[in-house]
Amino acid sequence: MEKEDNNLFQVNLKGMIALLSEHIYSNPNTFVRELLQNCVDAIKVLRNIDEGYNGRIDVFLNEDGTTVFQDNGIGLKEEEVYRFLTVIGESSKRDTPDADDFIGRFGIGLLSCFVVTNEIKVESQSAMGGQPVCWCGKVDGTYQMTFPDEELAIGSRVILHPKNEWTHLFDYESFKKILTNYGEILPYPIYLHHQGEEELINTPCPIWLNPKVTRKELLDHGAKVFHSSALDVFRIHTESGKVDGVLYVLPFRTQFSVRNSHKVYLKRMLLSEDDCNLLPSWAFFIRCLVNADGLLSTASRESFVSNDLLKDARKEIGIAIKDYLRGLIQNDRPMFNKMLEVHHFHIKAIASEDNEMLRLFMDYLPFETNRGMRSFGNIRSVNNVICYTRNLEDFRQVRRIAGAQGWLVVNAAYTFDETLLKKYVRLNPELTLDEISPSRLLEQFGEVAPNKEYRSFEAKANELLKRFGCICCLKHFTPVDTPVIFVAEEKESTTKSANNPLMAVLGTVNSGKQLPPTLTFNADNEMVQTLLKIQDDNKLFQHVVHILYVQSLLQGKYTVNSEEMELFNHSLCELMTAKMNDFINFLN
Ligand SMILES: Nc1ncnc2c1ncn2[C@@H]1O[C@H](COP(=O)(O)OP(=O)(O)OP(=O)(O)O)[C@@H](O)[C@H]1O
Repeated sequence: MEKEDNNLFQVNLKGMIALLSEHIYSNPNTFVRELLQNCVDAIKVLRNIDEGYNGRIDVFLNEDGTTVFQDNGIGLKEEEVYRFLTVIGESSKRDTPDADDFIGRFGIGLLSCFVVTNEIKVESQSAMGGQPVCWCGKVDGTYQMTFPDEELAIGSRVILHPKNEWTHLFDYESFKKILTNYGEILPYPIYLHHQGEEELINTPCPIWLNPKVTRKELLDHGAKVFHSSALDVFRIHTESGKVDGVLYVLPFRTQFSVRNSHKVYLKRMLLSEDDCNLLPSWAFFIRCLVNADGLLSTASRESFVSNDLLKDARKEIGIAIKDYLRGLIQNDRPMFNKMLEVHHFHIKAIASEDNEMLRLFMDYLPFETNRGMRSFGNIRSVNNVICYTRNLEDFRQVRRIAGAQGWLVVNAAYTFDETLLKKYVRLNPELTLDEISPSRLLEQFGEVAPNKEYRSFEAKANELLKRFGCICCLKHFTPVDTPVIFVAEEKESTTKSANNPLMAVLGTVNSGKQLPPTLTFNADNEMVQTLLKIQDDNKLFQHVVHILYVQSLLQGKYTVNSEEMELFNHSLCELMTAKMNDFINFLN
């Protein structure tokens, strides 16, 4: 059999350009970033040879529409032009011992210029000698090489003629904005030349990377960058990925689903206004302004490669945030309280996943109780047995009874609360958790002796309140000055569930567990004991039971309907009139 020659793939340049412009790079400005990055990398090669070398980048926005990116970096020799500019995917920055120093590595960045131009011209003079070269690549995949007669300064010039549809990007104001956005903190000065004027557009030493800058200066800077003030700011540094910068604490509570804006740089080049997965998932209250010198970017250069290095950097940042919070507890309690006020929800999220944070923060975290919001430290100082309810419905029920009984009950229905309580109690054996439900509370009330008087009392009261679907019973409970306690499913939530299919289903599922509306009379209460004695006076008994029933509804903040209110008013009027008549009779 005849042996076939090895053939080379052909690349359709137009297809490649479409791929880059439409699918890899998310916006047409990308060429500015790619050209700046090439200038920076070229200068870096010379700086690696001579540390004191003064690199600079000059960008010319000419009247005729041409735009020039010029650097005084290493430049390219003829053979390097053939090797690196004419082969897509070839890069001088990948297989070298200094590869980590460079931003580029894929060998495709220059092609991003084809999004805005049909022709890229590169004029270069290598610092390593040789003649100057001029390479002109076209969007149709052809290129020409020429060798200018005149001398060129060391470095490279990339010249573009914008396509008509993109000329708006080259308007002075728009262009300056794009240039500043990407180049703002690049390490070499970038000068923009326009109409004979030259202006420096970057700050090679940004204040947020300067360790001497004060907290106030950092806060002011953050307000300018993000157009929003911050509650606080602190510095971070990670060994993995070499991330340096500042983290701002947001002054408002954020939703878990809302994305905050950040500024993340890779080797001083703006990478993204997203956190690029540098922040742990619980750190919603943080905004970052950071630069990573040791992480890898994806080909689009808009996010980091998701590798172990990024994972470790994120872990270190998580530790830094926790250290910051710990530091606040120890050194700046007013700031910690402010933080807690705004971000306790997020701090609960951290503590629910991290025992160390749980131990540290639990005492300060707020929980809803039947006596209002209280810190956990306060709750546990009242009793080593922590009473709690798991859902809001139970809390509403129990709150009323517990209040009357003098109990402190935590509403652990909110996200993280039950987890936090359970975890914390597991870590602190001196504490016990006691889950309270309305039926369990009622079960704890003492049974009355099964005598005739009590049974007939219950039967009569039941008969009177039957029309409201309320069951009556007589029990012993404390405090003795509470004559009755009413427990029932909220009427309001029943109505709501009827309108909400999901709630309605949940309601049906729960209904097996729920108590029927129950009015429990306290057999130890003086008024109830008197009521037991007058139960044969039907009218008086009826009025008092009606009044006690509606009063207990009102006390428990249950909805009272018009029929119940009418009954209450009527019984009260009857009782008052009877009492006044008694008085008149007494006078006569
Ligand atoms: N201003 C410049 N000075 C010197 N060499 C340059 C310059 N611009 C480009 N080059 C050379 O051209 C090669 C290809 O550049 P290109 O921007 O396409 O890719 P890259 O920078 O290597 O990688 P990436 O695709 O990640 O940006 C570079 O590796 C470099 O050798």
